[in-house]
Amino acid sequence: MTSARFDIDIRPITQAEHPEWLRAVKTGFLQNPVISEEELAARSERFEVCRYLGAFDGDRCVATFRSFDQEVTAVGGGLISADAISSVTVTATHRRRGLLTRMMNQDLAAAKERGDTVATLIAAEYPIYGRYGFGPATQSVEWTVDIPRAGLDPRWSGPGDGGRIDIVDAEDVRKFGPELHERVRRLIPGVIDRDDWWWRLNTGAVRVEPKWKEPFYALYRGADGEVEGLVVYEVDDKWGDAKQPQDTATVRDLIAATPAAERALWSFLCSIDWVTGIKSGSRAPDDLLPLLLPDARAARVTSAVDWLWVRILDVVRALESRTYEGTGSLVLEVADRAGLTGGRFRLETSAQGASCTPTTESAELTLDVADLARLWLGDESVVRLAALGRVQEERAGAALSADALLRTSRRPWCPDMF
Ligand SMILES: CC(=O)SCCNC(=O)CCNC(=O)[C@H](O)C(C)(C)COP(=O)(O)OP(=O)(O)OC[C@H]1O[C@@H](n2cnc3c(N)ncnc32)[C@H](O)[C@@H]1OP(=O)(O)O
Repeated sequence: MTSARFDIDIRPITQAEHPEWLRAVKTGFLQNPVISEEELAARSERFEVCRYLGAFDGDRCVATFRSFDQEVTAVGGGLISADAISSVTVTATHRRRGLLTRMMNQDLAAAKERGDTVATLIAAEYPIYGRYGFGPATQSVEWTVDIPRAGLDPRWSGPGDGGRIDIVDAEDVRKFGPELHERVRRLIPGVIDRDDWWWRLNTGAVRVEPKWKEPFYALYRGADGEVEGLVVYEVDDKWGDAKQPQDTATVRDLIAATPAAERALWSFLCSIDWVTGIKSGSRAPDDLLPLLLPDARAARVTSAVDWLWVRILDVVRALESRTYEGTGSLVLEVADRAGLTGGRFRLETSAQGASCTPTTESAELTLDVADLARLWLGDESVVRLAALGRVQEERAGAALSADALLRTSRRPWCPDMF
């Protein structure tokens, strides 16, 4: 018989409960609930670095929640402390009794107390997290490229800028990837840090999936020999009826510290003999890829979705920790029904930096903390949110002047899943 909802105990799990907790995660995500020894060993390595909550009905874990320390890049390259949330599940037998709300409230309160500036997550479904003050702060776009239609020069034989591309093995990626990523992440708002476990997991040294397919890895080195780009891709092995190769290369990762490296790696992928299609994987909406092709229509958008969701836990720190392309000021009234942050603030921006201070002056814009999260990394337009009735203009023209401060010339991007 099902217990009454107030009987369900939510608490941090012990390591001995980790296998039962993992089984509950798999059940919630409708995956094979049996955990292999290999997966358990791999996930146990992370036990100390994560915070786990479990809801227990008797001995059975019926809801799961995990968070860990993360750094997310703000506009301008600052590394911001985030409470990254993942593995959120409530078993179907116990849904809609408030278990998610209880776990979320507990975790966000702890993150606030620790002093994290934001919380982050990647939402399985759009309608779940807005009620907790999260808003989508980056978008993810995937393209499929029809190479024969792209108008590329079939004689391409490598970057013409003094740089070179080399196919390497997983060990080289573990050697050069982390340092490259450290450079890249300071350049792009929305990028999150990758630890050693991430690199081992994504190069097959640690395995949580039953089947691992070794991909191809290639590094771009600039004229001075420095590693400036990495692409990881897999290729299917398809042939047409008339003995024509019809392979598709699917990108798992493509990061570059310079535009030259980025252009060279896309050109390389689009020129591999036998490859007639490219699946770009998750990219920023303003990725260079389509416009690198003489016929940009050869790149078709096959997915365009919200990606990194942000919950601002400290308005002052969040707004002061990013840079602004414009100089000006703005008085914002931020509503936060959970009472974690919010209030009225005066934001002043200039090339020297930004200040955000509580004020009693009249507000120029009123908005919810979830909508401030949409604006934080510069991806959303205040004018658009005002047209939707989500942002209220208390002074005519304030939305337009806010856009001049908050928006950015390139769009944020979070390449990773967590
Ligand atoms: C970061 C990540 O890990 S994303 C992965 C999220 N997990 C999944 O999608 C796995 C499958 N789904 C589930 O496990 C559960 O349905 C959850 C975790 C999404 C929700 O858990 P529940 O315990 O049922 O949520 P809870 O009862 O606390 O609901 C809180 C509110 O959210 C609403 N809600 C919950 N899930 C959804 C949903 N999928 N879509 C729309 N609204 C939802 C509830 O109706 C409720 O609304 P109210 O406050 O207006 O009454």
